[in-house]
Amino acid sequence: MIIAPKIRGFICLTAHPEGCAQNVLNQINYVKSKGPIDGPKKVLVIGASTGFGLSSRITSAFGSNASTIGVYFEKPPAPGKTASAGWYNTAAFEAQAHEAGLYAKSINGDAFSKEIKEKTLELIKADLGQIDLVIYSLASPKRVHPVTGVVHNSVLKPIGEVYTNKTVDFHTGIVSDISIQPAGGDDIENTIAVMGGEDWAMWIDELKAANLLAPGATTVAYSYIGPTLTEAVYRKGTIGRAKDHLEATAFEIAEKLKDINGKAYVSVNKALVTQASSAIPVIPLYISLLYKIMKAEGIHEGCIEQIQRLFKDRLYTGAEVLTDDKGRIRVDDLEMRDDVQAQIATLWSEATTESLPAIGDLAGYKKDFLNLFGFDVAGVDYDADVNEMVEISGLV
Ligand SMILES: NC(=O)c1ccc[n+]([C@@H]2O[C@H](COP(=O)([O-])OP(=O)(O)OC[C@H]3O[C@@H](n4cnc5c(N)ncnc54)[C@H](O)[C@@H]3O)[C@@H](O)[C@H]2O)c1
Repeated sequence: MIIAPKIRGFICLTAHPEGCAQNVLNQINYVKSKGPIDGPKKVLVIGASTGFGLSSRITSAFGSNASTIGVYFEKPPAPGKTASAGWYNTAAFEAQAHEAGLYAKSINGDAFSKEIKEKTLELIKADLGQIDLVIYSLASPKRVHPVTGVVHNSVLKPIGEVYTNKTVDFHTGIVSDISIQPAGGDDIENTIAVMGGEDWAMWIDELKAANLLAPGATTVAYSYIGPTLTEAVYRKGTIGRAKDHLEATAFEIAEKLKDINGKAYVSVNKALVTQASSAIPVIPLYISLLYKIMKAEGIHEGCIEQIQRLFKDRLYTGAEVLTDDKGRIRVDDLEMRDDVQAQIATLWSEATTESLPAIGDLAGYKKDFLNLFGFDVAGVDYDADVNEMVEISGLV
């Protein structure tokens, strides 16, 4: 079939298998171009099909020749209906990994559930024995709690008062004011239940209890901080409470892993266009200004550059892992540079529908958004007939 983007708000209902495959190949080539990393050998990535998790899987496999198991929640294709992008990304990754002689298998299902945890543990037991790196990179709007059965929905709201600021509709380029009502009821608790650290800790507890973590095993989850400009809706909002919880959980996990000399970290990553971040109000305007400045300064990075740097310059240097005063690894250092943030603050006050195309990188934002779904990728013929029924070779 001929596949074109079908965009509805923050998502695209279609995905292009060859565009996704090309994106994955570009990431693999980037990692290879940076040389080997003396890194992990057996890796579990939870949230492995898109964004930072996919880049973590690629960096493990093609930077360190690691065997990888990926867990993700993606829609398979049906005749005449495309799969979700993460499905095609995984199919491409596993095909490349197998061609390179690397072990790569995956499990598609709800990582929050007991069933998927059990299935993953069985696979590790049967195939890999013990894991030495667990990446936790889930971004989800909801979680069915595996013990209580309660459905928790996460929300992106400020806390305490209505928050009004500028935002951009990145499809139309229209800059307008948006007012977001503050969290009410159980919004904070629910968001913590979905995006906080409870599920990460459950995974690690179960892996450890089954003796599936190698001595010295490391686990890393991803967080975000961002500037004062966005803090009402991000770091001081409901999602920020969940990130506080995730960061606190790292210390609890680290304590539990002490007897196997294991380590648990949170890595604070840069703001990037992903399926998760495009849904957060205000952030697309911030990202389009950030991209413009970071590209002009020659310090722009995407998910793969971030994660390759995380592995090479932070986690696997051979020396102690450098953290900030709160024990977090920082690869958002370039985003948070004073000169970068000072420029954004100035541009923020100037940003209007008319000025944004020149002062911000709206075109770069849109391109990255389309790229998430395999569209607007260089080298792909979008007029050609493609097979939507792609299979994932390592799917268990
Ligand atoms: N995008 C950013 O700007 C940014 C910046 C810093 C940190 N982070 C953090 O990085 C992490 C990953 O975010 P991302 O932006 O890469 O998101 P993403 O949407 O690209 O990826 C989410 C992954 O989680 C998987 N997933 C979602 N629900 C699942 C479920 N129930 N069971 C199994 N898999 C499930 C998806 O299949 C996908 O593999 C999040 O913790 C996010 O907060 C993101």
